[in-house]
Amino acid sequence: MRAHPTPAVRISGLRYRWPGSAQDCLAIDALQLGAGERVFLRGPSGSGKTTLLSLVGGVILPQAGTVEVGGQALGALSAGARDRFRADHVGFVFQLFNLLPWLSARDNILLACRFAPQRRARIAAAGSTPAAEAARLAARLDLGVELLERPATQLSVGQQQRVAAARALIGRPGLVVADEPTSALDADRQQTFIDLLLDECAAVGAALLFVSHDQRLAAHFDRVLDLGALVRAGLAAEDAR
Ligand SMILES: Nc1ncnc2c1ncn2[C@@H]1O[C@H](COP(=O)(O)OP(=O)(O)OP(=O)(O)O)[C@@H](O)[C@H]1O
Repeated sequence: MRAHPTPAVRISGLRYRWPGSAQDCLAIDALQLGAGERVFLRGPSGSGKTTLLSLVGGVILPQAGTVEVGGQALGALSAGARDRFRADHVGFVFQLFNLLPWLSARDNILLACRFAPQRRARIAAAGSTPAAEAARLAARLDLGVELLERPATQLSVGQQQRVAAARALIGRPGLVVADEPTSALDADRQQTFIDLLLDECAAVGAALLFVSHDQRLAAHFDRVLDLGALVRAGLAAEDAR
């Protein structure tokens, strides 16, 4: 019998309230992302999409419930261990890319391996090196060698976005979370970027949790999750108890 792979994310009984707020921002009874599953997360502005990504990344912890990533309960880790776990196992792609402007594109990609021994170990186990893997991903994302040497500030928005994707993917994290990563791009480039991100997540076996307001992109994903509906159901269940 084949064992079920560990889910990329498993959430249960989650309640999250921002400090100082009078009401819960998120109430999610149960949510699971399968290993390698690619999920499009939608919901109205203010419904808590970015908050959910912060919880899944262990940047914040819920007041109740559990968030597991790759079978690890994030709340069971100290703050330092959570930072290390995130570096090893979760790749982030943000709306504004968050590249370090004084570093080259190559060094921005390699930075993801610097504090992530397990990313480096997975690269070594595949018979490669971080530098070779950065070059492979860059080529795959259509970033030429000459571009890799440039400081991040001398790249176009689309190029910076692809560097951010390579940084998230290097070293095969089990989970990639992306928060509105295509919002600065025109329609053609959005399409190309989504295809690259989906293909590379599939190639490295990473689950993808992708937030966007652009409903047209949803068709590319394995599943569409409506956060507004999920939280309404969670709050209704709470009221009924
Ligand atoms: N650091 C914070 N401190 C207090 N409240 C916050 C903080 N960040 C977000 N919130 C509140 O939590 C709620 C959800 O915000 P969040 O950014 O997660 O929503 P979102 O669905 O990502 O919205 P958008 O689509 O506009 O980006 C909002 O009411 C917001 O004001």
